[in-house]
Amino acid sequence: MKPYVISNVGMSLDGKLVTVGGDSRISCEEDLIRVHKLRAKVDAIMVGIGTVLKDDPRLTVHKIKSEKNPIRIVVDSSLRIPLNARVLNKEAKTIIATTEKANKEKIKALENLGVEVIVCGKERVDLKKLMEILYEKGIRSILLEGGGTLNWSMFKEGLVDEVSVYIAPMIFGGKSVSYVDGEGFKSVDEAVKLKLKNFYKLGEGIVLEFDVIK
Ligand SMILES: NC(=O)C1=CN([C@@H]2O[C@H](COP(=O)(O)OP(=O)(O)OC[C@H]3O[C@@H](n4cnc5c(N)ncnc54)[C@H](O)[C@@H]3O)[C@@H](O)[C@H]2O)C=CC1
Ligand SMILES: Nc1nc(O)c(N)c(N[C@@H]2O[C@H](COP(=O)(O)O)[C@@H](O)[C@H]2O)n1
Repeated sequence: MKPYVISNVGMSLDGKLVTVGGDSRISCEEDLIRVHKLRAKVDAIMVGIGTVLKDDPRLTVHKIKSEKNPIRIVVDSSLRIPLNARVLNKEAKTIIATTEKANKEKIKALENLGVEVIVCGKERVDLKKLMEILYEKGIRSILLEGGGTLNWSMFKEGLVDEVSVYIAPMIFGGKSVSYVDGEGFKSVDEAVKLKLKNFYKLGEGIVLEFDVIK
């Protein structure tokens, strides 16, 4: 059994999560409120370490009033997370998923901060196994908030159930992080197939919602 996973991003019309200059301020205020309503509904929010190193996110519900903050999950193979990262603050529980190659002293230092560390995988975090462990811990729903590398692995492993994206009326061009990166599928037959279930205008952009066809 695994948690229900919703993938959410704000992207440019050309599918980028960030400009070549590293600017990821894509969502309008209305969209950020939509995202925080989603955050308030799920048991956990998950990101890759690339996103933590670049954005230093809080991953809490801070744009709307909410009784609770979801658990924060960071996927970090080599435990590169800085001990002063905002995602490790006391505003919510944090779980770091790492691998056997992680430094044992860093694991201890994180545990001393009250962070739960799950060792799961040899070189890269074993995401299928991680989902099973999280389910066993009572986590039934996860909002996957990127970035492109983690999104690819989650889609490729068949772990995403729903897609909810905001497309801003902007074109970034260039080679930067896109919604789904990784090695990519070679043929259309292999592609992850989606069923459109809803779309609506939000601010100057559009929200698209899909179920992943399994
Ligand atoms: N516009 C938006 O909605 C969002 C934008 N972003 C942007 O995306 C960028 C970060 O994206 P990425 O560099 O792609 O990093 P990422 O956030 O996807 O993290 C990737 C890292 O996760 C670790 N990892 C461990 N096990 C893994 C596995 N099985 N599969 C995949 N990764 C695994 C690896 O260290 C890997 O380098 C940042 O610039 C951030 O600003 C991130 C989230 C949302
Ligand atoms: N939905 C969305 N739209 C954008 O334009 C974004 N740049 C992001 N980024 C994601 O949100 C995280 C920031 O969270 P906090 O406000 O610090 O809680 C960031 O790390 C990305 O995962 N998302």
